[in-house]
Parts: sequence; structure tokens; C-alpha cells
Amino acid sequence: MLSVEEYLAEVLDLVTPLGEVDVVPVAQAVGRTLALPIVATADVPVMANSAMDGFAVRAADLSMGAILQVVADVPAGSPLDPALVAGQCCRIMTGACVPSDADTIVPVELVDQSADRQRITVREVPARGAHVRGAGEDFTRGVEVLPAGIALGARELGLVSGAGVAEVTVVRRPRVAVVATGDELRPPGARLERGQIYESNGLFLATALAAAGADVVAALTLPDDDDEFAAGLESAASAADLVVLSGGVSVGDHDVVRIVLQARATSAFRHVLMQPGKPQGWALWKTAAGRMVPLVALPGNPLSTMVSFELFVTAVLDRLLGRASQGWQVAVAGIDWVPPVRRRQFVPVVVEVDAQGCQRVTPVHRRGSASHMVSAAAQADGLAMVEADVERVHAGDTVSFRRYR
Ligand SMILES: Nc1nc2c(c(=O)[nH]1)N[C@H]1C(S)=C(S)[C@@H](COP(=O)(O)OP(=O)(O)OC[C@H]3O[C@@H](n4cnc5c(N)ncnc54)[C@H](O)[C@@H]3O)O[C@H]1N2
Ligand code: MOO
Repeated sequence: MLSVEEYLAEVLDLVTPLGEVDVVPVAQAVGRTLALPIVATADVPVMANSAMDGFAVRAADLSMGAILQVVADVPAGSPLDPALVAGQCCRIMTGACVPSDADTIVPVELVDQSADRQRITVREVPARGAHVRGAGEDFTRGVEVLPAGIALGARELGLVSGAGVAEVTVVRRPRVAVVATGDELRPPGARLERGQIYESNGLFLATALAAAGADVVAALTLPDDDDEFAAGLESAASAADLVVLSGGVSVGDHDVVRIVLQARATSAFRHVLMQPGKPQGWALWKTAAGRMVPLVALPGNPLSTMVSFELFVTAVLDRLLGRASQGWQVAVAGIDWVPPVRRRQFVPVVVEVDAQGCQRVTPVHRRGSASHMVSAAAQADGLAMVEADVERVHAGDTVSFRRYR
């Protein structure tokens, strides 16, 4: 039996970072991983500008009751830079360039305006420099605003476009094929005969892989026949950087993935000290074209597939993409529960934050981490991890927690 860490190290050894890149417009870069850092093409703010709608003034002119003459109007986007001499100011809107002769903004609420809007009387005196957003205050041209290895979400893309960058260099998406195996599998909607079940791992894996940044190039369901399975696997692998399989990894007579890969590939089938997800396998499949394609074979029970995906497949994708892997946080148990014996437990939990700000996690299902359940993972916020030597989790005990991405 291997520890989770030992098995993870074996699986990670199967792949090296992809190293190939795409250059894509920023609007099409969501979910992609930066291959090169983002360097600002401009200062942000690009120029000193007003944080308020009001009047740009010279601080030297300010006193309670001072009357200033309004000599210009500067809305946002205006190129105007009106000259201001003593006793003069200009009307300015939020985001507009502060005139070179002004150093302070008086918000419109702090003045009285004459009926003809040509003069203002100052009712409250702001500090020198008030409401002026300085050029380069956020960052300056030439600085790195995001490092390589970052996955681009909405917030990152806001920053990238704000920094004036139109195209980003991202890691090519890993091409991943999904193979579900089992004679019993039927598509949802089909009429089930005795012994048959609805296929769910294939769609789960394809969807989770795409959400994690993969290009899913094939999603097949293959039977437990050795030759048919091998032929399907060859077609899946021929277009892929990685194949993720579900089912058939255990010790049964029809566990086609183990049987075929042990006979026809470089492979290892392991028992890992985790529950769910004890039987695991990996292989290197030599395609007809002579390319070695890494395969990660997950146990077929739906919760085993989901947990194994979280622990191993996401880590492999992170490595291919050159991206940091997600860590574990500290949480406390919301209730008592009994974890399985001698294996580290990964149990789907809901999380709530208590009055003290602690994350309290509670298994979503009375069956805890029983591996046949399809509902538990979907109803959970993430996984709690309980070490193998824990005989009973007590409410208030510290446990590790990882939120689904
Ligand atoms: N004698 C032993 N038997 C088993 C052991 C063991 O150590 N000794 N380990 C058990 C554990 S733990 C697990 S987990 C499973 C893993 O088995 P396989 O990976 O070989 O998976 P299958 O037998 O193909 O399927 C298990 C279960 O999951 C259902 N399944 C499979 N694929 C799908 C799919 N795509 N969608 C939905 N459900 C699927 C399948 O019908 C089975 O019910 O082995 C234990 N046995
Ligand atoms: O490891 Mo299996 O996933 O316990 O049922």
C-alpha cells in the first residue's frame, strides 16, 4: 500500500510541463494559464485624475468662503489642460485629467455654485492633494503585474486589460481524452436492463477537466472486452497528451483497464491508503505512431473517481500547465463522525463559517465517504481530509479542508 503522497509522486512523474504556448486575445483568455508574465504597458492610473465630481483648484486659493471663478469644464476623456491662475478653478468629473496647474479637488457637495455656474463659494476646505489619484499610483509601466503560472479568471483579466495588454501568451491547453469503462454502463435516459446503470463518471471527468483548463479531445465509453477496449484506448490516446480512465482498475476478473494495461503497456496498479479511491493505476501507452501517452486510471465508483480526480488528475494538469496546485486549509468538524479504518479519509462536506469566523465542515451524507454515492460530491462545498489514525472525529476537532475549485 502506498501513501497518497507516494502515489501522487508516481503519477506526477508521468508528465513534464507542456512548454508549448498560444498567443490569444485577452477576451479569449479566460481559464488559460499564463506562460509569460504580464508586464504593464502603461502607468495605472495613466495620468493624475480626479476621484470626485467637483472642481480642480490650486490649494493655495482655498479658504472657507473663498470665491473662485470657473474657467473650464473637464469631463472624463477630455484632452483639455486649462491654465489656472490665482482665484480660478475648473469644473472636473470623476476620472478626468487633473489640470497641470491644479493640485486638489473640491467635491461638488462642498461648494455653492452661482446661478450662472461661473463661480463657486468654498464651504469646506479639503486637504491639499485631496481626491487626486496620482499617475502610476497602482503600478507603473514596465512592472510585472502577474507572474507566469497564474490561471486567468475574471479578476486577472480585468487587471490584464487595465494594464493595456491586448494579447497574452498562455500555455497550450493539455489535450485530454476521457475513457469510462464497463459493460454495465448506459447513457442517461436509456431504459435500464437488469445489471445496467447510468454512466456518470465520463461526463463528470470531461466537464471537470474542461473546467480545470483541459481541451477534452475525446470522451468514450468502452466495454470490458480486452481488444475493443485496447482499440478504443488507442484512438483516444492518439490525439491526447493524457488519458483519464475510470473503472476496471481493481482485482476483478473483468477489470479490463488493469488487465489490458498490465499486459500491453508500462503500468503500475497500486493500493493507496485513502478512502475512497484505494485502487489506482497509471500507465504509459505506446500509440501506433510510437508516442508514449500517460494514462491515469481511476477507480470506477463515482465518489472514488471524483476524489481521485481532485487529488491526482488536477495535480497532473497543474504540472502540465506549470501552475501551482491547490493546498489544504484548516477547518473544524461540525459534528462527530467515524472515519474508515487505516485509510486517510476524503469526505465531501458542506462548510459554514461560525460566529468566531471558523470554517465548520460537516459531511453532506450520512454514508460519509462511501464510494458508490453520486450525490455527495455534488451537494458538497469541498472535501475534508481525516488522517488514517483518527478513530473518531469529534465536533470541534481540527480537520483539513479543500474547497472545490
Ligand atoms: N476483491 C476486491 N474487490 C474490490 C476491491 C479490492 O480491494 N478487492 N476494491 C474495491 C474498491 S475500494 C473500489 S473503489 C472498486 C474499484 O473498482 P474498479 O475501478 O475496478 O471499478 P469497477 O469495478 O469498474 O466499478 C466500480 C463501481 O463503479 C461503477 N461504475 C464504474 N464506472 C462507472 C461510470 N462510468 N459511471 C457510473 N458508475 C460507474 C460500477 O458499476 C461499480 O458499481 O473496487 C472494489 N472492489
Ligand atoms: O477505495 Mo474504494 O473507492 O473505497 O470504494
